[in-house]
Amino acid sequence: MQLSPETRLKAILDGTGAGTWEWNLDTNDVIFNERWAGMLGYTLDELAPVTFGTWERLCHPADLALAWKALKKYLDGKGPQFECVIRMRHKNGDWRYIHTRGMLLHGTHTDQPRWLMGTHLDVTEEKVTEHRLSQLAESLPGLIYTFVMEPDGGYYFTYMSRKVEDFFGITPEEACSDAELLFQHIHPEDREAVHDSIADSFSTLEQWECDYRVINSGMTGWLRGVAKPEQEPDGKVVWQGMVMNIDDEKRLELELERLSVTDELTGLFNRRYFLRKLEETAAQQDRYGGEFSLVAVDLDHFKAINDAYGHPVGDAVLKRFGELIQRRVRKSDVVARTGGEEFLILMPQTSLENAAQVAEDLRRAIENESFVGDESQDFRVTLSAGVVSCMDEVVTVRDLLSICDRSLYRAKRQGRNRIMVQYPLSGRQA
Ligand SMILES: Nc1nc2c(ncn2[C@@H]2O[C@H](COP(=O)(O)OP(=O)(O)OP(=O)(O)O)[C@@H](O)[C@H]2O)c(=O)[nH]1
Repeated sequence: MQLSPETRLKAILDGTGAGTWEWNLDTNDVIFNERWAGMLGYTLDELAPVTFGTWERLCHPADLALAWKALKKYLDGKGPQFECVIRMRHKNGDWRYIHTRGMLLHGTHTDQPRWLMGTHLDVTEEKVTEHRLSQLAESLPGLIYTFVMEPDGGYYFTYMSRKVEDFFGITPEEACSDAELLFQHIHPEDREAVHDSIADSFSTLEQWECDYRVINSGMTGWLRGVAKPEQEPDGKVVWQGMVMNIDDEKRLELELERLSVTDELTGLFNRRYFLRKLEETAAQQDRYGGEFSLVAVDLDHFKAINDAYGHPVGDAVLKRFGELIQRRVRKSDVVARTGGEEFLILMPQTSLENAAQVAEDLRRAIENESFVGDESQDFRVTLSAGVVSCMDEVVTVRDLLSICDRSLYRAKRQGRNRIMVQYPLSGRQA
């Protein structure tokens, strides 16, 4: 069966549910179809006489300017068609969102009338859904976005919720017009890792997850991004994702990490951390050469101090001694309380002589320090220490510690309040 073009056009329009309008720009005459009126709850007869004013009267006054602006843009040749979404009053009093599209139909002669013709589609449901989604996006604690990467590596955002202003200090419009504006806010030390993880997710199509720091108004914060990639038929990958602020989590994580390596009483490192650092230093020396030294310190007759003045006074001595060490070492040195009144100092890139000097300074410092007991009696504290240095010798960390301990106990045996130096180490080991 051969259908006429008119029948086919009518069937198509009926199928889309579109209302049609025609407007003569020269005479202001208008023609609307029945569906155009039905969309707003009327019949054409009810609206008769139908004029250009009928449309104006039904439009939301605040949206008229928008429609005129869109029309001017089209007539000025700045768009392929006239297009806008405006609100129109339904017979029942509701405002409906109407998507209006139109094109100018020119005759072949300049004296022929100019007709602007187009369609009306009711997009109220879409608008309401869009509004709900954007409300939802604003109420989420995180930022949601859509990110696209082309097969040639080019990337951009097609959607960004308002939260981007809080997290990155830029507007969604700025982020969508230039993704680089957002990436520039990522901490320089984390930027490469973020790009690498995106490239990974692009090639594996596995979920993208990344913790990174961001700098916003001079403040550094921690963010966590999670996004699910999906490959399109043309090869580009689209991620729908969310970014959350994880400052509290990171603070807690760093605090737990700090606590797990710290001696609570003195604030110095604990044995576990010290041994880790010692292993690292020994491995580096093994590989690159150089020298490092180790000092083992033990306060003399500490039990007697506790017995005479009480445990809290003993604690105060340990704390004070921790401060005295801290003042005499370099930032790169590692100081730990490894037992009750035992301390270890690791000094990378330090000769035996220099380490022995530090130990001797410390011995004198504690000797000259006056401590006060609970009944205001003054008392003195001394220390014994063993010093060892490791240069070319390959010894295990365990052996190094026990050599250092042996020196310390020699100092104890020889009367305390002294430093014993062990050099050179003997007995190379694999
Ligand atoms: N106040 C206090 N005392 C502690 C702490 N940890 C261990 N001690 C005490 O330190 C004392 C160590 O005593 P010893 O190992 O006998 O050594 P010392 O009395 O210092 O004798 P020498 O090391 O041989 O000079 C013990 O009495 C422990 O109870 C602590 O955190 N605070």
